[in-house]
Amino acid sequence: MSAPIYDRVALIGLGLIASSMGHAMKKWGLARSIAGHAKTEATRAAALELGFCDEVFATAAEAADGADLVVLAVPVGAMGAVAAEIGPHLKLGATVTDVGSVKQAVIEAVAPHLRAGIEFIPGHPLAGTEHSGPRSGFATLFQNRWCLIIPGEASPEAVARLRALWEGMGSNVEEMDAAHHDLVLAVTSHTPHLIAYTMVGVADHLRRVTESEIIKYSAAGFRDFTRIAASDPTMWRDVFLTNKEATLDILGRFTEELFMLQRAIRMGDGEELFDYFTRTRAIRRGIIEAGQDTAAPDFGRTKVDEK
Ligand SMILES: NC(=O)c1ccc[n+]([C@@H]2O[C@H](COP(=O)([O-])OP(=O)(O)OC[C@H]3O[C@@H](n4cnc5c(N)ncnc54)[C@H](O)[C@@H]3O)[C@@H](O)[C@H]2O)c1
Ligand SMILES: O=C(O)C(=O)C[C@]1(C(=O)O)C=C[C@@H](O)C=C1
Repeated sequence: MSAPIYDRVALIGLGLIASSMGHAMKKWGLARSIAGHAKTEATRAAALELGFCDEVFATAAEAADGADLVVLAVPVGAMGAVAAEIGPHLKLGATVTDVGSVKQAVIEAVAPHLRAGIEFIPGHPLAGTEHSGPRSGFATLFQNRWCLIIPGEASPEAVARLRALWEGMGSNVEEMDAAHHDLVLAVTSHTPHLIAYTMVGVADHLRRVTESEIIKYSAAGFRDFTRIAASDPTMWRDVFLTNKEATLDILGRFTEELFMLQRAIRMGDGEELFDYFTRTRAIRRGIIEAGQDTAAPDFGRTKVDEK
């Protein structure tokens, strides 16, 4: 148990990330009390039953009222509306952070609703699973994972406090600017999700035109590669709508490489294929050896999705 870093934390949107934060803060004693807001009664009841919130509220404004830290954990496209609702109710000196997968669009949507005297420190834990909802969270989700924070205009004290919270939950914290964040994540997270969704779509199309059971017999490669295509559609719709430029840039580069490989296959150019796979295998192996493999560990988490 650590000393509490915040007195009162408010979690807005009680899905995978907020519930994992709640469990982690409880496990390591990082908050004196945790308030939560979810739109549905079922989710609010689940938060109390699972014990990751002490109190739950039907409105975001009530949950945020009096909080020292407010965590916006809703899909990226909903951040602005939530900020507009809580803005007038925030305690002077409170910190507002978010966990959204895109940073520039969240800053544009949230910042205008926060008055002077509120510390705004956008954040993004690089940790997740393909599951969603309040029952999918677990305390160790953030262990040994990066958490990127965007300090912006916030005071060094407020930044240090938020950093301590993430470190208390086991993360390695790095500061980054929002534009760089969005480009890096377009390569390492956003475009891979798009490609995984597409691969499932291709298999399904083939199943329909050949009227065969392709997906039933899917091989391990397909399963490993497409795990992330089981992720929440609202979350990912919002990511692509809000990180448009960077994902289109990376998709363009991806397509160029794919055409190059397609040509090598057509031409029977084994040397080109072998060299490409040798180089990229070394890079992929290097990621694991550096201890940065981001494959979701299985800590016996609940597999049930629930909103
Ligand atoms: N899933 C991941 O792997 C992952 C990882 C890091 C960051 N994120 C980001 O974290 C945020 C939350 O993602 P999650 O995985 O916890 O999703 P989730 O679907 O598990 O939870 C989000 C919750 O927000 C609720 N919600 C939606 N609009 C709302 C509104 N206007 N007011 C109140 N609640 C609302 C939904 O009902 C849902 O319960 C997203 O911005 C996402 O981009 C996700
Ligand atoms: O492991 C997974 O299921 C994830 O996709 C998690 C993942 C990622 O791409 O690594 C997804 C979105 C995020 O914003 C952060 C983490």
